[in-house]
Amino acid sequence: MINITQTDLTDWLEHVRIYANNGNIIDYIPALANQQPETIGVAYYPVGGQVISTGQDEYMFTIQSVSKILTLALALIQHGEEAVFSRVDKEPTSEPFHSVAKLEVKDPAKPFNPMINAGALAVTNMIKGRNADEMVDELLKLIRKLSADDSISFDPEVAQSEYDTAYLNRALCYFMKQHGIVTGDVEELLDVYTKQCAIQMNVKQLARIAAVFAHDGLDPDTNEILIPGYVARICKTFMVTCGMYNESGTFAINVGIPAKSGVSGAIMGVIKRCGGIAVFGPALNEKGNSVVGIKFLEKLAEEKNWSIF
Ligand SMILES: NC(=O)CC[C@H](N)C(=O)O
Repeated sequence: MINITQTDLTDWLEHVRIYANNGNIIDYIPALANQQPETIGVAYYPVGGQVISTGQDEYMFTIQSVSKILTLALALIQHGEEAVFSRVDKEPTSEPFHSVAKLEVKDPAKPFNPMINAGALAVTNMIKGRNADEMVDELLKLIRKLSADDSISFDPEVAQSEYDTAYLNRALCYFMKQHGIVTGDVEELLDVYTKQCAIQMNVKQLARIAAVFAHDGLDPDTNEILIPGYVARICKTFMVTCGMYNESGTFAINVGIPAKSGVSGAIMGVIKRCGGIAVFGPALNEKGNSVVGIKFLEKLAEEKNWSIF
């Protein structure tokens, strides 16, 4: 077990603040281009304890690819393992998250894993609902349960901005539709996907979601089952193998915490049986991961001598 204190969080965030401007703010989603690199914050939600946080801990960011873990959990809950993995595989790729290249490599168009965009789109396509609004509602229902916060929603401006410019994700969908991996209306799928990526929260809310995974799917306060244990386990395994895109191997060696990042600059990390951690810092390295986020988690792992390995 590790014990993380308020002083730890404050010291470590100050230690990594010098990296806040090392990296680039994403601009392929126009509405995110004006995120400020100095907006950094962190929160830790211990299982059975009180959340602690420091920095810009009220700042609402969009979770972007962190949502891929949550749609995966929902699809597994709704359809089970066999159905989900008939549409998406379980293997890491060495390609960037938006790559098209691997779709032509094996089973026609079956994405390698649910953490790259192609795989995430295939998973989102499975969410139950008669239309996009119902599908988004299903996801929000789950996220509100995990965060214990009914106010969680998406930022319509960021969603629209991504929807208007999602040429690559459109291409991935049409490619997969040709091969029967994606079904139905592609525009509707992009509508759901861009809204899921635009779901907004602060680090404290994200840390609470991570704490559910740390507690094997149970509510960290009440022990109620929020996600079946086997679903939580699958999600955490993907965090280790693919959660930091094509930097997952390096991150596993340097940090050793199952984690999922998003191009807004968010990272959620799962410290088994102990708690959930969320870091935000919008400047990204060339793989699309938050520089401050990685530096912070490296510091945590080093200071607490922590690795799941
Ligand atoms: N890596 C990410 O966070 C990517 C999410 C983003 N919405 C996209 O599809 O491009």
